[in-house]
Amino acid sequence: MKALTDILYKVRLRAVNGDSNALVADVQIDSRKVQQGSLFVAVKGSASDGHAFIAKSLELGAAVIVCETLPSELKEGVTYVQVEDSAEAVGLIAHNFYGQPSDRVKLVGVTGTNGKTTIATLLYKLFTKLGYTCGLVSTVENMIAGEVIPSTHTTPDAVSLNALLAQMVAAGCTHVFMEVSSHAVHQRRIAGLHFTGALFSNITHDHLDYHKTFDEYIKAKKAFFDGLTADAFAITNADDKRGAVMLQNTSATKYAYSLKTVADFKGKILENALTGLVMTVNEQEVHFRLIGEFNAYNLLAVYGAAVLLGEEKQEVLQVLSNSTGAEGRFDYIVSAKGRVLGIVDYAHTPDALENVLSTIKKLRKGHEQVITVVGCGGDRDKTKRPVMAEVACNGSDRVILTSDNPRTEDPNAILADMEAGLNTAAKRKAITIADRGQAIKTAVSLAGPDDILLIAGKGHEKYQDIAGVKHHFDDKEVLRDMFEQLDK
Ligand SMILES: CC(=O)N[C@H]1[C@@H](OP(=O)(O)OP(=O)(O)OC[C@H]2O[C@@H](n3ccc(=O)[nH]c3=O)[C@H](O)[C@@H]2O)O[C@H](CO)[C@@H](O)[C@@H]1O[C@H](C)C(=O)N[C@@H](C)C(=O)N[C@H](CCC(=O)O)C(=O)O
Ligand SMILES: Nc1ncnc2c1ncn2[C@@H]1O[C@H](COP(=O)(O)OP(=O)(O)OP(=O)(O)O)[C@@H](O)[C@H]1O
Ligand SMILES: N[C@H](CCC[C@H](N)C(=O)O)C(=O)O
Ligand SMILES: [Mg+2]
Repeated sequence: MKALTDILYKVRLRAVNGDSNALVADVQIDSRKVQQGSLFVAVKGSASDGHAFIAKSLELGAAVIVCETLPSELKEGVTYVQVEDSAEAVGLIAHNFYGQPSDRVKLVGVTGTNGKTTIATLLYKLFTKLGYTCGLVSTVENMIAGEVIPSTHTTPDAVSLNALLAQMVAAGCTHVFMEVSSHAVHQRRIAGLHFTGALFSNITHDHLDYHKTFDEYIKAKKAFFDGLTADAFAITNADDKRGAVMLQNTSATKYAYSLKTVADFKGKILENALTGLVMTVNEQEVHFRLIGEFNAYNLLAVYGAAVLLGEEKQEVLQVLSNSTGAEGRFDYIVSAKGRVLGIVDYAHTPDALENVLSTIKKLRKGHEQVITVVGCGGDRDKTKRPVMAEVACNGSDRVILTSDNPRTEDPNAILADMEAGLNTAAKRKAITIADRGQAIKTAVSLAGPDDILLIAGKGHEKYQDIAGVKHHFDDKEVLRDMFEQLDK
């Protein structure tokens, strides 16, 4: 139990009705989770308004209601806290309720369209290797000192996030690396958090279903840097067109990494092959196991953050040199007999797909065919569908268009949106097979010796969401099974 006065620290209040010393058992933003003594915050969402669930939360025993608009009738014995901004208040209240956990660790946030999971995971692995007890908040999974905590979002809601951070503090974590999605910034899921450092990877076309315009999307990402305090560091990608804009108004100390221009953390690729990258990092030549130019950027970002966190440069490079990436990110398996190379990658944006395909193109010896299996998720940005199909055809010899997570949409309608992006030449390369398992099977059967198969879009995901039901599905598992049959 915590006293209400203590947990309202820094919250922009308009009025308090009732006992301001009321005791609070827990903090909830979902009325369905309210119990006796809960503090319920009514937040306006995109589908509904939390204010509509105040009555429900009172029925379940809420002791405190935090809201922007007071209900017409106030219940006796309940404290009503009227605030300027409920979404922001949730962050501050959760931060205070859980003992301000972000002040008790070094919290580093990573934002950008692509590379967040890779960068955060590399940092988590690096600092663990360096001997620290670490936490990870990411799309694939959350980790507390080696223990996996399943993840539902890239960045959880403020209450779950602060609860998770408090668990990390209790487990002795000194460093926490987290992904910061644009949704999270926009919905104020990170309000009240204290960041030691922040990184920007890049920004390209994505999530326009949610943010509506590219400018709004940029603004959401930039707001993360605008909110940093003067004791923090902020590292941007100088080679991204929007890299400088991100840090324009930040109070944090600014740094940049680059492969192309003068920067605090400067890299140069000497060799980019299937066996890894050879590059110079601030003049020092290093071999990395990670593949592709985009990983050269990710590695520079990680190196920069580690140095700014006070780690010894040589030691950092030594550990990074041996590091592998995150699950389902350029994850590859080879069939023994057919010598087919299968790559499973989470690329689910035009830009990420283009990156993976151009990496493959650079790494291939010349005669191999590239066969790509790709789909687009339902209930998500529709404008990326034709572009992704086009990108797939431009970078591959054969393409199988298939389903990703159709969610509540008709899989064939999504595929029709993708097909609309193909010109006559592209159409000749592409076939459509809605069933993802069948599509992968077909791709394997089309592949000859040394050919390269790219299965894009789902990466680490262990399910396929069809009509709102999650069925077990794992691209790598299907591919491995197919390869085993091929090798028999
Ligand atoms: C579009 C979006 O981001 N929605 C998130 C948002 O939900 P919402 O605004 O739609 O909420 P709502 O349903 O309108 O409800 C409003 C309020 O009423 C409450 N409520 C609702 C019903 C009820 O019975 N009682 C009740 O109290 C809700 O808890 C909420 O506080 O707030 C919820 C609680 O924090 C999130 O779970 C939910 O994520 C949904 C499930 C989601 O799919 N989000 C994706 C798009 C997302 O956030 N993705 C990003 C990253 C993507 C990327 O970078 O690739 C992420 O960080 O994961
Ligand atoms: N720095 C980068 N630039 C461009 N593409 C990248 C970069 N890093 C990784 N990618 C590609 O983008 C895909 C997504 O990478 P990753 O999961 O690390 O990013 P993310 O930002 O966490 O994405 P999401 O928001 O979907 O969780 C990968 O599968 C990879 O192919
Ligand atoms: N975090 C992203 C992941 C998309 C992954 C892709 N497999 C899809 O389902 O569209 C989202 O929820 O939009
Ligand atoms: Mg991610």
